[in-house]
Amino acid sequence: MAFSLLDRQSAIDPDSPGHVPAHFHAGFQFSNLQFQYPTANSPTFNGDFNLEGYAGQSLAIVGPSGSGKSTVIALLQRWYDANGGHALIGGVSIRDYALSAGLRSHMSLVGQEPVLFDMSIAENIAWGSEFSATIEQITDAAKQADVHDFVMTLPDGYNTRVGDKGGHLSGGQKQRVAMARALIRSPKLLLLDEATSALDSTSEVEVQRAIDRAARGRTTVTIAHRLSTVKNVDRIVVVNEGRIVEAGKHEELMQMRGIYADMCRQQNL
Ligand SMILES: Nc1ncnc2c1ncn2[C@@H]1O[C@H](COP(=O)(O)OP(=O)(O)OP(=O)(O)O)[C@@H](O)[C@H]1O
Repeated sequence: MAFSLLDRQSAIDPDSPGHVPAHFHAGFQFSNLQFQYPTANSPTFNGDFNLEGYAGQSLAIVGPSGSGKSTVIALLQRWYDANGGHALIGGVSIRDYALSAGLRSHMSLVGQEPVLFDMSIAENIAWGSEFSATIEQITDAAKQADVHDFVMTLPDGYNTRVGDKGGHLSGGQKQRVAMARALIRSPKLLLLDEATSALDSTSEVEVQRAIDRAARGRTTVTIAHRLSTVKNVDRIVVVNEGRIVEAGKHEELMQMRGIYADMCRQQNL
């Protein structure tokens, strides 16, 4: 279940004080994790959830609907606190970071539905840097997200207004502007929750190309139902009933002939 950044309600004060690391180390570790949503009747993770994300590597989390994939991202961003076990980033408990300055400023999320504002393309991208970016930084982020060439075809270039909710742009163009917005702050941790799942296959290829490039050498967590989009990540984990049941590269998981291989077969991969 993917929630957009703007829709989230969290009990945690974004200005809460805490650790502001000089160098944010994006490797993370969940061990014996327990977590239950405040309004849920049963836990999502029951103390048997163990997951490590290695710094500089791309990780994909796959598994059945409702298995807790998006919850991992919500916990990394500290929209909620774990109820038990350990949730660490860079060896530090997630709850010990200063929420905005220490934690969230080092990560970017790209979700299924990009939230663009009725402003120019430049402003929509600069939003990711809290409007502190120069035009060079904006164009650089746009190039990384493979949207610069498209922007250059527009009569007003970066000054083009995208319309209400980005309505003047196609789904793929919107998503690449959202990628540029995510990349402008050079996030140490890039979180992608079904970032290509709402796109047609041509747009999916374009956005996926930008994602693959952005993920190179960066700690990245990808959630995707379409397994073709995660074949090339460094490590895939399969979550089921609150725990990781398989982990490895695509080829290794295929050889296991387990849940992942079954899911691939269902998708004709
Ligand atoms: N805000 C919330 N409040 C209460 N329960 C929630 C909330 N978000 C998710 N859940 C529940 O927690 C469990 C895990 O949800 P999560 O969204 O992490 O699963 P998912 O694997 O990402 O699913 P999907 O593939 O459908 O997106 C589900 O049972 C879901 O109903």
